[in-house]
Amino acid sequence: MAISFYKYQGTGNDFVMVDNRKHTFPAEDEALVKSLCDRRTGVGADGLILLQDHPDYDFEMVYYNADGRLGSMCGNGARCTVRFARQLGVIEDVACFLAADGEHQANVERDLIQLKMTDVKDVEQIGEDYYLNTGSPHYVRFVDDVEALDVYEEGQAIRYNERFKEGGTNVNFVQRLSDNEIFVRTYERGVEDETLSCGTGVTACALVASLKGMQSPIKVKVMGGELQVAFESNGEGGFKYIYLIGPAKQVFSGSIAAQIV
Ligand SMILES: N[C@@H](CCC[C@H](N)C(=O)O)C(=O)O
Repeated sequence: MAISFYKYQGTGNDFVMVDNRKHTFPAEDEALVKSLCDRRTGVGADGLILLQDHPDYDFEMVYYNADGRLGSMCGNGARCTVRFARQLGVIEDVACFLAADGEHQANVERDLIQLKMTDVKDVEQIGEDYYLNTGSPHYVRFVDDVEALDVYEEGQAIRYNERFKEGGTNVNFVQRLSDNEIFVRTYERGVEDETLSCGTGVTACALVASLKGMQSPIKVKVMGGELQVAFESNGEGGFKYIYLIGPAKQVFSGSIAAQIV
């Protein structure tokens, strides 16, 4: 069987995208998803996303991590799925869709996709670090020099900490660059390595930056480009009206045999 796919990327976070409106993709095949995401023997990606029909929404986004497992919310992947839906003619410039963490709205504005994230109820402080869920779980640590950091080593140490044994966490390292800009590097659960950008991670870091005195909107530099996060406090320690804004592009399309090594 040949699988038709599209490759998308949002600030360097890359995804195999499949139009699964006819439900032909064998999504239960974890090994297949993993092999398609493999950078040596497959297409190569940080995750795989299925775009599916849904009776109550413009579409449903189903996200798998590169390890083949069904994932939680993916902010960059969602922006790429909105662009994909636009290119398939499923939507025009506005979308209301379903993801793992619930309903999302999005707007397409030329090369930028503005995505509404789910509200964040609370932020837990752990020593000098923070832990919150922006659709996916994120640990956030502020550092003085994020470029000098070994994100793989330090990220893994936190990722596999006893505290996160149940389900694990993504790990973000943040440097404040100015009054309205931060630089974020992320170790991603399910990829088990640093990725060039993580949308839910960037969102988590911007919210934590506001607890440290920065104001919305916050510009976020990542290894793969630049994003922006806008939000409001809900007055009870959480956040509402959270928007993740940035580019999402199709890179190429193709087809690949399902039986790959
Ligand atoms: N890259 C994603 C986050 C993906 C989720 C993560 N790998 C997890 O398992 O939580 C993003 O852009 O948000």
